[in-house]
Amino acid sequence: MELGLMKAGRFEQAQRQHIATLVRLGEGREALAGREIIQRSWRRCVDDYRLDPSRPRPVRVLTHAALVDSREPVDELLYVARAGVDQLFAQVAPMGYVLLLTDRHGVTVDFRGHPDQDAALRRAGLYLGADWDERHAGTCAVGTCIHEARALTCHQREHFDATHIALTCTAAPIHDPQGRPIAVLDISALQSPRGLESQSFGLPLVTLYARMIEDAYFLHRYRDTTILRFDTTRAFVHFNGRGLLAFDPQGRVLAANGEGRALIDAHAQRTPPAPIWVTQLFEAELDDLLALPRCEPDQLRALRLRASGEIRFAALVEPRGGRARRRDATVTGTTEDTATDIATGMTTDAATASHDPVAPTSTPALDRLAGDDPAMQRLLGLARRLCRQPLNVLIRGETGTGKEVLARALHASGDRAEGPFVAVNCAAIPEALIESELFGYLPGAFTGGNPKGMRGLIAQADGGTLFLDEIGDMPLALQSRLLRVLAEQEVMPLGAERPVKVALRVVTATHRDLAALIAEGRFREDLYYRLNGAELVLPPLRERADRRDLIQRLFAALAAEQGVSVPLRGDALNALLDAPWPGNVRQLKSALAFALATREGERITVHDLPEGCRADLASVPPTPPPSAIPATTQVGHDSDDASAEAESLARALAQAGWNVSQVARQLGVSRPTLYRRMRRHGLVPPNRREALRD
Ligand SMILES: Nc1ncnc2c1ncn2[C@@H]1O[C@H](COP(=O)(O)OP(=O)(O)OP(=O)(O)O)[C@@H](O)[C@H]1O
Repeated sequence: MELGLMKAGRFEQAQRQHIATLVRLGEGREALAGREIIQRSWRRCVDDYRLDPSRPRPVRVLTHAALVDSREPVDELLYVARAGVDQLFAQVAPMGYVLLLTDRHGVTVDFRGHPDQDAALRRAGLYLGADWDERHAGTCAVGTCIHEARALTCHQREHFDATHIALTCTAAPIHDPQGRPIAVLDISALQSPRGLESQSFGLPLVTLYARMIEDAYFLHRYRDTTILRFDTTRAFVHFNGRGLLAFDPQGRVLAANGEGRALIDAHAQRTPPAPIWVTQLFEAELDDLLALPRCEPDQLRALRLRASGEIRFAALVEPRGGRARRRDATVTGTTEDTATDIATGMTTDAATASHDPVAPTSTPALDRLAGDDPAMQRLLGLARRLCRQPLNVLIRGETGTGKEVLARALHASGDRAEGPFVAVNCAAIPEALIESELFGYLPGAFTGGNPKGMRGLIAQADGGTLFLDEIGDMPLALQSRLLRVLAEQEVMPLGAERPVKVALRVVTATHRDLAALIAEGRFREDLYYRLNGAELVLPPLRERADRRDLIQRLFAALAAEQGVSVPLRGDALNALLDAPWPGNVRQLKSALAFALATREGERITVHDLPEGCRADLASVPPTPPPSAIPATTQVGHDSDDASAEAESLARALAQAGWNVSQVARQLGVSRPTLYRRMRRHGLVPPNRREALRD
């Protein structure tokens, strides 16, 4: 008798038996039986997740809003997977199966089912938004596949929760080009014959489609990079070669699928993390590989593997539009986008270039900015959708929350990424110079200027992104000129008679309340609307749920920069998690750098941290959110205090050779804040004084 076809009474009896078995198991009165992979999962359900088998629970289904959030990070995969999902469903639907594609946490983000079974499928949790995480759904194909990192069938009473014992489900993991699990493909049926062997067709079928989707995603992500495709069979290489290796123009491997990864693992004892070169894997020169498309008669060659001496047939998938795109052209010299390699586990922006208007964006630069913080994930989802739209973006957030980092990531993920990224801090340039710096000037436009004239920063950003930080500090007169640049897409250098055409995206940032500045007549409303094509609001560090992840990532990066390997002890991590962080990520970064530089032992303890960042000692109140910051924040010192501050500031600057970044670090304030204070006290760096005299 098929479980799903049982009369209701018989089904309830089967559920009671199942529950009794699990209860005895939990009490140690029954030994585990059955397949090992299922036994391990039941153990986890009882011992680790403390699931109560006597209280069967239907699967959790996410709200629509939460589902939208879950789909965002896998948008691009869903787009690429669609054809594979439809094909697989067409094959299994006649046998009564439905299809689920879940994210890496088990949330169903795509679904194919039979409309006439809608209600029954919903009840069974076979539906969009259903969350099959093993920790609350118990043993099931999707959740256990994620936990065990392998494909499996979970058949009827192998499910832990009695709600699901009628189902039969088969799931296989899908990995991203860096080998990280990204999704799970599953087929499930409400009814099936009793024996597990009835499902033997499912595992190879779902595994095959999972691999096809994985490879399609790989080829899509690295479509602007050279890819070596290889297989043991000559006839399969071009259309279904199992191995994929993406490599940069120097031959450094950037990404590999499962088969490619197996080659890397077999490669002679590499000490991670070390770059892997494609020529270390195959007996061939880079030029030979690049010449594969010209090989007669079928554009492939037999190559010997260096590790095993075995033969593989190899062909090349050439980058779309020719050579891979260069991604690091920024006037201000960002290091965000330099390609790293597969061995370090970092993604490369070579994969992000896209001209396809319908494809969702591929945005490693954005992906790197946050961990599991809902507000940040929402923001990055929006940023991913915006980065290729021709909209100006306004970024708001307290000082040090990463506004410039986000602006750079937007640029690196957009279709102007090959163009320059020009960052201008409106608070850092003395008011008298902003105009000439931004708009440029012709030779002889004014005395003291460069006799050859100067190309302004706006013109330098042509074809790329102009990032105007601290836009609230832009003098009113220049706001009108900027408005004209945005409206006409042209710039008029000082002394010029004709404007120069420019094509650029403008990203602005501020920690100030622009609405209040508008109300006070200090910021033009029409400019505000021009700049604010879309608004991204960065949460302060103290509110971010991914602080632990961020601390560990920043710490690892700083330690790697210094070439040291020092652990961060739990007490230090806890203190950092609890700190109020008025200076946000910048302050966190300086605290970690300080601890690394001044540590007394071989590990970082709470005693190595600067006192100001420890919650127990910190007395600085957190910076209020931007909307609460009154526009008059910067005035209001009495004159004695002001002259004392001016004096000590001038001394600190002189001692540091007018290195503003260094003094900002010393004082624990951001550079723009320091510039504002300097401006307030009339402190001008020596290299600017000459120009100011005119
Ligand atoms: N997500 C992040 N990952 C790593 N580092 C970050 C991140 N966000 C910010 N930082 C670091 O924190 C510091 C401050 O970032 P950034 O300059 O972008 O902040 P900001 O909001 O523009 O600051 P300000 O308001 O002072 O201009 C920088 O050193 C930056 O590298």
